[in-house]
Amino acid sequence: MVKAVVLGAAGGIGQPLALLLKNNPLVTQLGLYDIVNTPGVAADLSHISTPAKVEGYLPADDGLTKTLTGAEVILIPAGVPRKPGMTRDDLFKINAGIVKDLATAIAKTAPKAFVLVISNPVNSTVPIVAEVFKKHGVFDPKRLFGVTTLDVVRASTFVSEILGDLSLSKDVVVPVVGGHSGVTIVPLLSQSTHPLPSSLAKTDYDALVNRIQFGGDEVVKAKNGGGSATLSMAYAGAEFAFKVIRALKGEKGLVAPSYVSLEADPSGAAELTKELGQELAYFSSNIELGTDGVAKISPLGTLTDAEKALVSAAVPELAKNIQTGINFVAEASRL
Ligand SMILES: NC(=O)C1=CN([C@@H]2O[C@H](COP(=O)(O)OP(=O)(O)OC[C@H]3O[C@@H](n4cnc5c(N)ncnc54)[C@H](O)[C@@H]3O)[C@@H](O)[C@H]2O)C=CC1
Ligand SMILES: O=C([O-])CC(=O)C(=O)O
Repeated sequence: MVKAVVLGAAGGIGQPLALLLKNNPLVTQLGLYDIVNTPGVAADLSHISTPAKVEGYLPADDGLTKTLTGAEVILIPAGVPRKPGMTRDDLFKINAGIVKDLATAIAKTAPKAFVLVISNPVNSTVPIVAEVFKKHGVFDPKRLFGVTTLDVVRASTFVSEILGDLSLSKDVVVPVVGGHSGVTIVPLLSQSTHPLPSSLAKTDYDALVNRIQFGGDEVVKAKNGGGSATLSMAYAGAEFAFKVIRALKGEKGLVAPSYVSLEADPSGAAELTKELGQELAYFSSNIELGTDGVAKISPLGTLTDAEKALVSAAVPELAKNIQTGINFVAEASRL
């Protein structure tokens, strides 16, 4: 029995994500919440012949509390997406407040749930959720995840394209570490399960790294004002959520990169800090999942000089993004 919840369920990501969750027999209850349209989305999904019982709520009549009651896994894609010319940080002004309010409701109603944050900028929204939970005395660093899976999915796809066989993409695994925006996205291509051709020119390697780092911009540009990645994000969010659900049901050895608080595994964090050359409160690295959430944070391992340079560029930007999230909650508390 698993109750999964989507906050922002009527949106571009929320709807296909809810569909994929409804399609998974491990999910037995599906709670959908949005400020618009959730009853319709829920009624539609509820006709699908899979086990999950679907309920959709709006803010009226304490709908958020009803949605969150009994939730074990909560996915948050609520908030505004980018338009061409915007960075993910440009979304902060609106999304920070949305995420803070949703986190406050989770802290009160479902403090033990696994919380998977999709709303951008993830590098800052995850610290916002953590700070809110700390204020309510319910922060468990093992249960909070920033969803960076889309970067991993893109890396698998683009590497398979270079290898000339898209059918490989389901098996290609490339750790993508750091955070989720621009230079903070660091693909460790030297650790790909399927090595790149040794003949790959440096310019082609650089172009591949750039495409993984700025894959989101490619979609924003193609949608031309219609938003950002939704379908690929729903796929990626569901992939990660299913791993979390399988882990909480007791399956061992499940590993995926995710942007987490380094408090979740102090000994793993110590090794990572040595590799990074600086302390960071949050970082995305390969995470081993367990019944309680983060079981282990893996170190980066052996890096090429090019990868070391990418990590060095990511660290100061991440430090800034993390502080922005922490400051937001501190300032909001002073008001
Ligand atoms: N982590 C990642 O890899 C990715 C993150 N994103 C981010 O996901 C977020 C959502 O993107 P889309 O689904 O395309 O946007 P969208 O605008 O299509 O959907 C967002 C939904 O959130 C709802 N919403 C707004 N305020 C809310 C509140 N207070 N409570 C509940 N729901 C609320 C809206 O009504 C809307 O239905 C954006 O911030 C986007 O940047 C997008 C792609 C990838
Ligand atoms: O680019 C965006 O704004 C949405 C996103 O995070 C992605 O597609 O990776």
